[in-house]
Amino acid sequence: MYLGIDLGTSEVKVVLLDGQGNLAAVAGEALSVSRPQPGWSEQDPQAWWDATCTAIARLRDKAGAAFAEVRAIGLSGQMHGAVLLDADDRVLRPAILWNDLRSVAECEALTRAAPSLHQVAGNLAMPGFTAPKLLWVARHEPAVFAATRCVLLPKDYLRLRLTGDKVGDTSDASGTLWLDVAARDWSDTLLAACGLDRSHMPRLVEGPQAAGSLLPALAAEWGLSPDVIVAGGAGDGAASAIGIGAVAPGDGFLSLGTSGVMFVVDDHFRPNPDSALHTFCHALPGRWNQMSVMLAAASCLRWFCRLTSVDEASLLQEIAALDSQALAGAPLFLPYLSGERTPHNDPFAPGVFWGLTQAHDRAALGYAVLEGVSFGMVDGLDALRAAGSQVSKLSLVGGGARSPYWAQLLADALGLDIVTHVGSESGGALGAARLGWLADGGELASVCTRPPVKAVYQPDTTRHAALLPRLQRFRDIYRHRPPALTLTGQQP
Ligand SMILES: Nc1ncnc2c1ncn2[C@@H]1O[C@H](COP(=O)(O)OP(=O)(O)O)[C@@H](O)[C@H]1O
Ligand SMILES: O=C(CO)[C@@H](O)[C@H](O)COP(=O)(O)O
Repeated sequence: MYLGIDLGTSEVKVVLLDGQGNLAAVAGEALSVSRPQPGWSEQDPQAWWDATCTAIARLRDKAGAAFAEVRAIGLSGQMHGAVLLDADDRVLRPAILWNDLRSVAECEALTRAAPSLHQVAGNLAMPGFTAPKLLWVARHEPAVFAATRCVLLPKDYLRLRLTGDKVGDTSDASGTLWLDVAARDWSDTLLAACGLDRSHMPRLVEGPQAAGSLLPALAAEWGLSPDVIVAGGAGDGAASAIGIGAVAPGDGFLSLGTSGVMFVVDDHFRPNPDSALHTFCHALPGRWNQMSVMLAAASCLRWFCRLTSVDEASLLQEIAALDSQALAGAPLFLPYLSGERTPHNDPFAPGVFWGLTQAHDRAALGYAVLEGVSFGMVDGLDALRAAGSQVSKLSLVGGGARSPYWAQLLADALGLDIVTHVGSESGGALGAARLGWLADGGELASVCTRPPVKAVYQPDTTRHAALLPRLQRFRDIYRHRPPALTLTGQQP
């Protein structure tokens, strides 16, 4: 048995995988995000650990005696978040997350201070990445910065609690802007630009490498052998790639989680920073990936459901009942509730409902939300294609994969086949468990297979054509927006 833990933004998900690659049990525990100021986004690392323990207790109840057979654990997690530790490994402040926008000025400062940044890190300096967050802390919380002895990414904080070791992996480290992504090692130059050095960083391993073993006390508490291996693991995009079997150059998938990700595997490091594409290490050595990232994807649906007091499944039923006239007359929605990375790299990009009338009801607005997120994915696909990635069909993972309606809308908007698989909604957790299996000696060819197909959604040519003028208007609304408000609502 292999245990996969995925520290998502909205939930910790845990899965148990058997030695034939089948999902034996799945469990989770919800997380909340704190937004103490406009544009800020934080979580308490202790809450991650508590939610992980709760989710694992649920998994043990579901799995029964099989849980004791766990041989290895893999970790996946939301990327970029900064967990700051003091000399005694105590957490110094709440973790600053991947969708936090406070470090806009520091991105400019970092780009000036490190002229090699784009080429070495393979990415633009964007506020969600880790390095500008540390510059912000140095400027606004100097005592915290002075006390910082180590910076860990979110899943690596869970590893510290699991094993007592400070270790990171190359895929997740790619999102810090401190990694030389081609060399798959920390860059002394980029660290120095933030007043840091290698002593502040965890030891690096590759995703399928064994990185430590479970603390004996924890092993005893959970009824596991103290020999249980903890694998390097991966950032959630790269872990999802392992879970969906996207390991060969050209393989692609899209993820509808809190964020939206379109991911394509590459066998070379090909940075394209100008288009706000991300170029990261894949979870497998000798592989990289390009990806477009939306800062708010399925989270737009959750936001709209919260505002209109309905759950996702009920809203999707209301939307599915809309006829073609209602769809053609629905408002448009720009999904930039947290600004946007690809393609705009614009932390001030606004969320918008456009074209409202008295005739519109909750279902029409809900449809607009699904469509606006799908159009954001079309922009991401265009950025990937412009950078040379060939994409012909995409697997769908993440919480949004629960909706057949949304999968069909994505196929219609993108003009591509969309495929869902058994376990698609588990996101990175399945890939994390597979990385544990690889660390335990599993063969790549038998571990990283495509899970069984649940459904294939083919684009409807009539719907595709009907969506094109709406896509054009979606783009026009962003292009012709009035001057941006700053995060505090002032005009700059
Ligand atoms: N039936 C559903 N259809 C579409 N989306 C859903 C459904 N149920 C939940 N979701 C969405 O899934 C998202 C959570 O996905 P998940 O992959 O777990 O995110 P994360 O990894 O960021 O925690 C939420 O934004 C939620 O609105
Ligand atoms: O910032 C990125 C990738 O660059 C996000 O994909 C985060 O890694 C969060 O993932 P989810 O919680 O949406 O899975």
